[in-house]
Amino acid sequence: MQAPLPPVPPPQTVPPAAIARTIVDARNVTLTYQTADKPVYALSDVSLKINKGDFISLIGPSGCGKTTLMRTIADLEQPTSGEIIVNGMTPEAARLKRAYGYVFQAPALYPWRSVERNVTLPLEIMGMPAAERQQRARDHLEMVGLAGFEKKFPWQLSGGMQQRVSIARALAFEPDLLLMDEPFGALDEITRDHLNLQLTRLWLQTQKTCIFVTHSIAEAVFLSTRIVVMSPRPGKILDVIDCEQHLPRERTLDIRETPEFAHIAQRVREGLMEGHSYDD
Ligand SMILES: Nc1ncnc2c1ncn2[C@@H]1O[C@H](COP(=O)(O)OP(=O)(O)OP(=O)(O)O)[C@@H](O)[C@H]1O
Repeated sequence: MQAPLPPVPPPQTVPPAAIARTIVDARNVTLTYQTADKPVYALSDVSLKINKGDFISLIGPSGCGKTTLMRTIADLEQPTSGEIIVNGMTPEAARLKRAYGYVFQAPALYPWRSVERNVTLPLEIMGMPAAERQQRARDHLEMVGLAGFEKKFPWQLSGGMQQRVSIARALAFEPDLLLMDEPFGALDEITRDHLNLQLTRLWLQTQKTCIFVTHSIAEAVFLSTRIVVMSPRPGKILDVIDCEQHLPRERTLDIRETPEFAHIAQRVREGLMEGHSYDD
């Protein structure tokens, strides 16, 4: 006689909180710019899922398509093939619903408007009542450490402070997703360290999902939950490194001295070297 079969275990149910919500889902995205001269192959078959609360850095050689990928997520470029879903919508619907804030390489502030009125500008365009938008601006300026600077003009602030104003402006309409394209690239090392620390605190406090473009390996390792290493143009994803396996979520600058930090930095460096072409 055969032994009785063991009882069938009940189906495994995953608690809803444990299911990571996908904020960006890029599926086989390819993008070719048509120019008068010749086509420029910017992205090739990029697939990437970004979950709520992730801090993703995109790193890769100059011209590999990092900005193009961000602009495609933001609906400022259209993929030639493949698709992107942002917050469960098309990028266009996400843009219209203001699902993301965009911070550019240069602060792009209006010199004739005060700091506060630079932050309130997009809210004004949205038609938000004056008292509410002023409060929003004040709250978000405080969040980036600029309380008391509301009435100053951009030219009265340092480069790092101006970039903080543009972060406050991107945060002011409270998007789930923050896209940052090399926001600290033009700043000196000490200011950059300071802003990295502030940004990581802000991210922990607001629980936003962030996508951050950088050329700095140290900045990518310090800030990210995951680092996406891209190949030279046409940009492909060479490696995705999970930093949270080795580093805690809450970080201070001295984490950069740890062997875990050095280990991740080395893996990023190897990925960049592997994909690098020395022909040009
Ligand atoms: N509108 C456009 N028309 C034609 N080619 C473009 C356009 N925008 C970008 N490119 C080209 O596409 C490629 C990818 O550009 P992209 O700006 O995305 O790269 P990147 O990785 O962000 O570069 P960097 O690190 O130097 O900022 C580059 O060769 C660039 O010259």
